[in-house]
Parts: sequence; structure tokens; C-alpha cells
Amino acid sequence: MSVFQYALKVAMEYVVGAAPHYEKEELTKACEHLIRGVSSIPVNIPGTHYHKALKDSKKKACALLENIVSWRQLEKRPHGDILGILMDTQDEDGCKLTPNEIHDNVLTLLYLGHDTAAAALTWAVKYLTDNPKLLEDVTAEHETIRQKKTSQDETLMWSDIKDQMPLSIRVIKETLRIANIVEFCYREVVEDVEYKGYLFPKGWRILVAHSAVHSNSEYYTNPGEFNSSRFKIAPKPYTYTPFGNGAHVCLGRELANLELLIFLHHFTLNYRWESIGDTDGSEYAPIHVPKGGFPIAVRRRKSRSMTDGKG
Ligand code: HEM
Repeated sequence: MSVFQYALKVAMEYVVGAAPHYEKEELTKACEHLIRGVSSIPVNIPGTHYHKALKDSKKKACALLENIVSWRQLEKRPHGDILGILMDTQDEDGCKLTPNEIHDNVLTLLYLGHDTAAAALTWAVKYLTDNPKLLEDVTAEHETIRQKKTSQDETLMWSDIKDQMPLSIRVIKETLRIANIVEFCYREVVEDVEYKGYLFPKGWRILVAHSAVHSNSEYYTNPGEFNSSRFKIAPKPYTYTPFGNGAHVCLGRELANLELLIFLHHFTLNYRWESIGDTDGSEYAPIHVPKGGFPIAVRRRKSRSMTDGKG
């Protein structure tokens, strides 16, 4: 399984997790086609991936969502996933979202939520592969958490993530800084602004390049070097923006951090791997990913806590 499939599965769980298994599987397939299509060259004429995605895969995904919504309306009980929240949402006049609005929101979240998280996971694995000592230290952090559990079935708790993973949290922060998964975002100038002698007139579109700030040596010493220790000191305001900033800051940032930390916990504890493809370079697909997707061969790892006889 690729991290893209894994991240889509996770996104499926929080967006339509309460849906029946068959519908979720079918929706996953339709979304895979849709995402592949909309990430291709945007030429909307018959025969292109883009056209097929918008015509067939989107239609199929919306029909499946409609099915799930109809069942839920008959069941008349609350469902604790994002689709459930969207179905219950109403404005001050009691107006609910239309079916099209629900479909668009669900598909947007599935798209934005899985692609970025998968890229972040890939970069994190790559940086850990490049830094074996760091991998051992991160693993030791997770061994300590596991050793405190009294049985194999005791799951990871929020307090473990919040208080017991300082190194892993810094590794994720540094991964997101140096990888610049979303390189930039757009903003529209809503009133004339003068900055350092330049005029940005109202109505202009400007490109805010997170990567330019993240690689500025004024804010980050040796910015090209992966160094998770730098986050022992909080960065200056507005100098760390992997999730954007302001009114449109990423809605899924906390969820993404959680997903990355939980993945690191299980992956470093239970597996070891070797890179079997390109180890250098990167590409845009359309977000920033390691060149060739950084394929790895994975094997089970014998955990120290298990050999010690502890759960
Ligand atoms: C490591 C993973 C992620 C990264 C690096 C990332 C990055 C970003 C960035 C840079 C933006 C633009 C913010 C701006 O314009 O200032 C954004 C927007 C957004 N992200 Fe994420 N994201 C990630 C994961 C997620 C996840 C898991 C979800 C959904 C569950 C999500 C949902 C969204 C949404 C809905 C927006 C649009 C917000 C708006 O325009 O108001 N993202 N993200």
C-alpha cells in the first residue's frame, strides 16, 4: 500500500467513517480516479484524464454520497463524521446545505486532506531514512510510550501524543518547514498597500511563498539542513507557515499533525525499511513530493519492549 492510499483511507474515516463498508470502498475508488484526474493537465475535452475525472468519477462519487445521505436521512440518528456534521449544519434561518454543497465540501476535504498528508508522511520517512541516528532517537521516544502501557491492547492516548512526543513533534515541524509541501498560496489585495517602497494595488493577486520564508537564513540558520533541534525555540511570528496563515489557514492542520504523529509512532516501532528508488531530488505532483515518490522495501521490526517481555 502506498502512503497516498493510506492517507486517503484515513481521510475517508474522518469524512464518511460511519458509512457502510461497501459504500466507503466504492467511494475510495471513485475518489482515487477523481484525484488522479484533477491533478493532471486541466484540459477539459473528451479523452483527457481531466475530462474523465470531472465527467465520470465525480458523477460516481456524488451518486455514492447521495446514497449514503439518503440512508442516513431514513435512519434519523446522528453520525459522528464530517458528512454528519455537514448534513446537520444550518444557518440562522434554519436553511441546510444543498446536496451539491455537501458533495463539494466532502470531495474538497478528501482531496485537500489526503494528498498533503501523504506527501508529509513521505518526506518524514525520507528524512528519517537520511538520518539513522534521528530514527533511533524517535523510535526510543515511542518505545518509552509503549513500555508504559500495561497491555498490547492499550491504545495511544491524546496525553501520550501531547506530552510524550517532543522529539517527534519537532521532526514533523522540521519536515513541514524544509519540504514546503504547499509552496505558496494566493491572496487578493483588498486595498492599496505600500510595502518597502512597492505599491500593491487593490485587486492584484499576490503569491505568498511560504518556501521563501522557510529557507531564509535570517530566520533559520543553515536553512537547507534538516535540524529538528531548531524547534526547541519557537520560530518568530509569521516565519513558520506550512499550513498558511490568517483567515484561510489550513482547516485540517491539527488533524494532519495528529495523523503524522500516530503514523510515526506505529511505523518507527513496528517497521524498518530501505529506499529502493531515487533518494535525491523532488517533483511537483502538483504538491511537492520526493522524486519518484520515494519507494521503500518494508520489513517488520522486533520491538525492544516485546523482547523485554513487556507489553
Ligand atoms: C501536512 C498536511 C497539510 C498541509 C501541509 C496543508 C497545507 C495547507 C495550506 C498551505 C493551505 C492554504 C492556507 C492559506 O491559504 O493560508 C491549506 C488550506 C486548506 N487545507 Fe490543508 N494542509 C494539510 C492537511 C489538510 C487536511 C488533513 C485537511 C482536511 C481535513 C486540510 C484541509 C484544508 C482546507 C479545507 C483548506 C482551505 C482553508 C480555507 O481556504 O479557508 N488540509 N492547507
